[in-house]
Amino acid sequence: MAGVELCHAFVEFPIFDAKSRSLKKRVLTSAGGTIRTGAKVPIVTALRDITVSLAEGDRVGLVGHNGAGKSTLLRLVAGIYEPTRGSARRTGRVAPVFDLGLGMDPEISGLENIVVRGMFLGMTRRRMRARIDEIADFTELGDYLRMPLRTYSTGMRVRLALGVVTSIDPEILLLDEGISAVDADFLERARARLHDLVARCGLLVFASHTEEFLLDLCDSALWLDSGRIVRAGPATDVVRAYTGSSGRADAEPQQRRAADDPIAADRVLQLVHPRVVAPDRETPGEVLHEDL
Ligand SMILES: Nc1ncnc2c1ncn2[C@@H]1O[C@H](COP(=O)(O)OP(=O)(O)OP(=O)(O)O)[C@@H](O)[C@H]1O
Repeated sequence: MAGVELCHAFVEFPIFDAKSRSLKKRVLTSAGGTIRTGAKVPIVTALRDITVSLAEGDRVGLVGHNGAGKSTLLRLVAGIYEPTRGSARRTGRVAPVFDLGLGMDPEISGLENIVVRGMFLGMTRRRMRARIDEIADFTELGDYLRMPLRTYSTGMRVRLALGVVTSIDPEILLLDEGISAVDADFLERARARLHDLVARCGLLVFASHTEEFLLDLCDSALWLDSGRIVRAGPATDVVRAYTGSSGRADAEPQQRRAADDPIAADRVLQLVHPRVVAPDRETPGEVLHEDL
């Protein structure tokens, strides 16, 4: 059974080569995490006090402005980052699909890349070999599949990458928005495969700026702001609240207040996502919600 438990997790990046003297004491910009300069080196806090419990069957979208912490949260769930404070536990085989082209070798053929990329995403060589024909059909690349990848156009590479990525069997599927940043026509063809992929994965976490995609693939969502969860709940509520408010000129101060004030964020959490555990400074780790 796939599962993810994040308990009061922080991800902080010390920046050893920053021009610390030119930074303000504590900077909270409209985009990005908090930069702290109290220590010897400036520290960017990309995620702060994240407590989330995800279980088999969850399809969770991540929304937030640039630098809010979505990619960092995906990397934390993937185990690429370990929390600098707090804890992160995951059960199940993770397939991080952050960059469609990642793991592709330009010097080997499309067919060989299918196997290599699939293994990169946790599949065995034998399972990928068994899927080559159906992936080849989907890509419609024909004899090009025997040519080195470096001879492909960008669109041809995307076809190949999408064919592979949508053929895997992940327990925990982590999708970054790159997957939606492909040619619209081809994506329409890939949509059915994407749905099948999401349907057979145990647990999905999907970071995107595209409302349509989020609502299509996710049933719940987390809104991140300055590294904190400021709202969680049904995808339609959270995504629409986020896109609605971020489109308004007066929205930013409201979002900022929620992110600045963990109590306000906790209250929001209490209203919505059944399995999100709100941070509680008196009783760390206390679960405020039972599974509903
Ligand atoms: N390797 C790193 N070193 C230092 N700071 C980092 C690193 N990775 C991310 N950050 C910082 O952490 C914060 C969160 O970044 P992250 O990439 O998670 O945001 P995001 O929500 O995915 O943004 P976007 O929508 O623009 O992709 C930002 O302030 C970013 O500058």
